[in-house]
Amino acid sequence: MAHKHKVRKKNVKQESAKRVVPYLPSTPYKMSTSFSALPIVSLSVLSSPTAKDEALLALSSRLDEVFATTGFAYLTDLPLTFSHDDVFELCANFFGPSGLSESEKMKLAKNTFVAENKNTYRGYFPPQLGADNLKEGFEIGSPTTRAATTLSPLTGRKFNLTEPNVFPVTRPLLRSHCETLHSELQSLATRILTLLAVALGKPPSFFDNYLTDSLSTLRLLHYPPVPTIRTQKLICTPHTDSGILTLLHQDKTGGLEVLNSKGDWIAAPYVPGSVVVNIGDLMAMVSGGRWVATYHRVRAVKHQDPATGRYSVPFFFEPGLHCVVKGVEGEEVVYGEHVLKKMKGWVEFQEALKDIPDIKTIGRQAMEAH
Ligand SMILES: O=C(O)CCC(=O)C(=O)O
Ligand SMILES: [Fe+2]
Repeated sequence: MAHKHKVRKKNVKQESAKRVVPYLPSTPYKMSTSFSALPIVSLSVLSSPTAKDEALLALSSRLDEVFATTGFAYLTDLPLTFSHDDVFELCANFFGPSGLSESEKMKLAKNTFVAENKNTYRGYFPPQLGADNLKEGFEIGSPTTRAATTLSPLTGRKFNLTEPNVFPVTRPLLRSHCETLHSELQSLATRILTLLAVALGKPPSFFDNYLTDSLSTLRLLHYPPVPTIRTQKLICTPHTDSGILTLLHQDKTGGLEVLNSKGDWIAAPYVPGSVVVNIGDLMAMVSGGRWVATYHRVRAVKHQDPATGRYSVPFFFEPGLHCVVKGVEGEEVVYGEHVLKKMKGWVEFQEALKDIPDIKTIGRQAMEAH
């Protein structure tokens, strides 16, 4: 038994090394430290109209410290108008027992699943049944991002990363609530970015170019209960997030786990009133490896509610398609190029992207054309 456990951990480490390298030009990554629980960071100062510079500087240092060690933290005292229950009502409205029917969901499916649908990047993806995955999702982008006026050579013939959102016509409130939540999370991520800029010794506005036509994605996720005939242990495979940072609402089910430097998976259960924040690959690069994009996964838990399963709502903070993201060590990544490369590894897009041979060249053309 002990031997089996060891083998599993070894595999995880090999997989980490294999998966990180292809995405970015240089990989000064370190693993997170040997933490045994995620730190908790209060954001109360962000809601205080009388907050002093010292308090903001203290928060900046605290975020710097947690992103340099665990790469993950719980944020509490959030400047959001949405309660935890409000957020999960959106999931229940879409996926729950009185949510959308299968045919209503398929009307919103990306055209990799339903050829006659026009949406290529935003919208619904049906349950992914890979060995280590069992999830369906609904994704929206910013309601204010301008659609590209011409088809970008970067997104090519198959994907339009700036396309408008799709929503079920039968649930008008779902649209307005999702869009409001998207914009509140975008504002929160923007404030965190100003604090991170200061932590790097830069002016607070240093990352402002990320905000132009930002491609940030709000994803409502549903993990249906694992059917008893399946013996799978994971419902979301180990991965790092690709973008700048992620703000994750998770329900009370549990199952999220984060990898530490010893190769142990540390449980990150729901902490009341919190969202989980973590650093993505791009931010690890931007910081020259000072901050860590930590591997995480979701384990199937036995006590999932049989009617609903597990819900989570990650918000991926992302720059614009043509944004040139610069690292402190001089590396440059065109965001659209980076995201297409990452999409090649996402289970829902693998088939559609397999014949785009050289994303790097296409990405350079896009940068020059811009
Ligand atoms: O569902 C979760 O708790 C995590 C989801 C996640 O890591 C992701 O979608 O990138
Ligand atoms: Fe993730």
